[in-house]
Amino acid sequence: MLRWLTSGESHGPALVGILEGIPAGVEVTSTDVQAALARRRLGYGRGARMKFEQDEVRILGGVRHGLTQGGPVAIEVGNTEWPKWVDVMASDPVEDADVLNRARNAPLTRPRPGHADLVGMRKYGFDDARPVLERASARETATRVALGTVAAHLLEQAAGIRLVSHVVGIGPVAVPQGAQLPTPDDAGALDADPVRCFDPASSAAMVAEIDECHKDGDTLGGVVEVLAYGVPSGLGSYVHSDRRLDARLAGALMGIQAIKGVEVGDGFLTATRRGSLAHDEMERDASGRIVRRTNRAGGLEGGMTNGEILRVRAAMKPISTVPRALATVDTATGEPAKAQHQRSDVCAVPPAAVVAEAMVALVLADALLEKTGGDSVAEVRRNLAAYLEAIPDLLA
Ligand SMILES: Cc1cc2nc3c(=O)[nH]c(=O)nc-3n(C[C@H](O)[C@H](O)[C@H](O)COP(=O)(O)O)c2cc1C
Ligand SMILES: C=C(O[C@@H]1CC(C(=O)O)=C[C@@H](OP(=O)(O)O)[C@H]1O)C(=O)O
Repeated sequence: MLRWLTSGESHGPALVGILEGIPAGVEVTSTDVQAALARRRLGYGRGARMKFEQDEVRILGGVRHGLTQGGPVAIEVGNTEWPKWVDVMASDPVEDADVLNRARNAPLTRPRPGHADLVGMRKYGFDDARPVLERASARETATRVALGTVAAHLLEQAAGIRLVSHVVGIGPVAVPQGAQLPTPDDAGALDADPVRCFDPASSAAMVAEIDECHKDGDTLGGVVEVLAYGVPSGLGSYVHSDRRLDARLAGALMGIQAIKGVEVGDGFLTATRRGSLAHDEMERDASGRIVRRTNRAGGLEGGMTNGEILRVRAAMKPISTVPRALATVDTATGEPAKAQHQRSDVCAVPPAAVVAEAMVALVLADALLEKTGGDSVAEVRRNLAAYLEAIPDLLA
């Protein structure tokens, strides 16, 4: 079983992630993690913060000489902006009245519609939205990407599974149905695209839409897709609801800030089709393997991978810190007010794709280990090979 936890605030000194249950022998370095975090910072439409803030990666435990050791992997993602926030985010009490009275320490009492501010204040008993937004912030997704890097390395090294993510919609602009899917070998091209989109015409239209929205003081959401290639048949299970891989993937994707919908394969489109045009017919290929004529199911049937490309999508709502500030109520005075806004991303759909890829990597790595067991990469590999070899020819 693979477990993970993250800790840390948006403007704190660092975030920390712990991944427990990773076998020994996964090759991974802090440079690999840093590279994944750099991909999460990309994307046209992100705010000023992405330009001046840097992620500082330190692997604190579980990896020795570039190999996991079988113990929990702990990764720290330091925040180079911390010196500006030392007082506001100090973990120990701040006694100095002058420090407490600084503008940055002023309570935030104009909650943003769409963010966690108001309900977080009610629920945790704060009269200031600061502690709420600090933990609700998607800055935390940096740790998920760090841990997802280790999971992705396990998947590739133990099972030959490789992932790629891309943007298929921003606001009203959508990649046409049936457009060519990227493969993991296209990751470099996707990194180079301003919005992580594989379709050049859609990419240009998305950039134009972001520009338009920025001019209007508004924000945008969109849709991301994660693809996993080389996934063996039989990860997940139909035997109980919480073992279904589709449910676990949906939960992990919905756990990303601002994700409001998940589709498996053709998802909602499938619901509009007749059964004869909704499912993936089977046939034997020249080598005798059972293959599908289509992959509308996105590689999942009965809560299990079926050997086709795994394909899941997540829909992100528009950023809630809208520059042309939305109506709210000042919780200090009870008066109508404009929601707090200092700066914000206009659109964070491209980084959300990278985060979604990390979440899928974590869920798939968990499902792989559940199927194979194994305390080392070599053992996972052996066990997977033995399982696949034992599948009778007529079922393969
Ligand atoms: C990569 C990423 C970047 C985000 N950037 C911002 C941002 O700059 N401003 C903002 O208000 N929300 C941003 N969000 C969304 C908020 O974190 C999210 O809306 C908030 O935590 C409330 O959670 P909910 O939308 O799931 O209800 C971002 C989300 C992601 C995934
Ligand atoms: C810092 C990151 O994203 C942040 C996520 C976020 C939010 O409310 O979710 C709000 C913004 O932070 P701030 O309000 O300080 O400008 C984003 O920059 C990051 O992704 O590393």
